[in-house]
Amino acid sequence: MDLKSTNVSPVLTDPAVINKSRLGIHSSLLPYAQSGASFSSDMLTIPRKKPGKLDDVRSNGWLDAMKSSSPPSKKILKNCNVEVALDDSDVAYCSWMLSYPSALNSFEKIINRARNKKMVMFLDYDGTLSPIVDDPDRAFMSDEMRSAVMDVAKYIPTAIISGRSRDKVYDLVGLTELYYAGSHGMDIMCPVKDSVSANASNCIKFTDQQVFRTLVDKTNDIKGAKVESHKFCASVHYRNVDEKNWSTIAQIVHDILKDFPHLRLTHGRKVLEVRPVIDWNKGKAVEFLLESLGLCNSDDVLPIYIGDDTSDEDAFKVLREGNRGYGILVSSVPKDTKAFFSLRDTSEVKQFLKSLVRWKERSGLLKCNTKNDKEEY
Ligand SMILES: O=P(O)(O)OC[C@H]1O[C@H](O[C@H]2O[C@H](CO)[C@@H](O)[C@H](O)[C@H]2O)[C@H](O)[C@@H](O)[C@@H]1O
Repeated sequence: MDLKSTNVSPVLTDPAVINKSRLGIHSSLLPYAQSGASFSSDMLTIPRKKPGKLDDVRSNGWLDAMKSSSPPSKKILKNCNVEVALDDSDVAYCSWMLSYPSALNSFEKIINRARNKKMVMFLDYDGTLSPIVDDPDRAFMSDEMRSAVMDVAKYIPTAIISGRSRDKVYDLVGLTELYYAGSHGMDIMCPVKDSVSANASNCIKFTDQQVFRTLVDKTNDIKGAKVESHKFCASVHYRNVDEKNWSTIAQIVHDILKDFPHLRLTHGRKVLEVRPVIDWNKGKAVEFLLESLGLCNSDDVLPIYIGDDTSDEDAFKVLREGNRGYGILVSSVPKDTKAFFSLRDTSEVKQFLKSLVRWKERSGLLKCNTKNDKEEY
């Protein structure tokens, strides 16, 4: 896999680098920076786009978003055609699948479109490669999943794009042959064989210790709350917090953010994600990687992105626009999405990856046989 620009850290490397767009990030990609944006030596400071009224987590919708962020997964019947009694949620899921068919059932369709094209695989980590668990430090992927990803990467350039820091997700996946984009795509590294350095030394620390410490200190008394630092982002988990305390934790984060106008909040699965106010997300990371790989010509390339969370929607949107590729949402409940297809859970993700490998192996063999035939005759 050739990466034109090695050792990349597209958004938050050296301010001088950003200004000169050396890494291909045009200043127009930073709309929030139009007026008054500035970089200090260790902190990105960009004014909030529209300083909205952020006074009450009930009235601004935070609490509703928190409640709906990660519905409990439900065992769904594999085949919606079976004649057994379905409850309302099964019926809802089956009818949702008419719009977002299973990527496994649509495998032929996907590979037909991939024929004579270069595929590129983008994978989210939590909820896609590893099942959602209560303790974020124990979200391990299985060995079987790891080897499925490794096999896919032998045939298809593969990138992991995660909300976690790049180092953490690299530690969890542990495969050197992949691209890694951490902090929701803000920190990108190409395969280790191409570039050893990860650029950590001159990265701007978005979640300077002050923000992180404040989040930790102020949520310390809330049983079950956990704060993770991801270099450019921070996550405040409430999965293990009693629901009656969700408004308290939301209010705390909300009040802290008032003092840091360069930060904003997004909602993940039972997690409040604090990140910089810049126009960069997993969708931009996908575009950046495709461009860096010299694969942004949509006629010859079929990018596929598999993810389960709200932050993955930015990538689904990029692929849907202009019909560039396929987003695949991992969900066992109906969800509003810009994806094309769906997979129920991580085990179906693994099945899908293995099917791709088998297909690639078979097409390799076929090519080989055809070549030999020609040589014989
Ligand atoms: O973009 P992702 O790789 O999906 O990262 C998003 C968040 O994932 C992790 O949290 C989620 O998974 C945890 C482990 O299963 C779970 O306990 C938590 O409730 C989920 O939100 C990660 O810990 C977060 O920092 C990421 O923001």
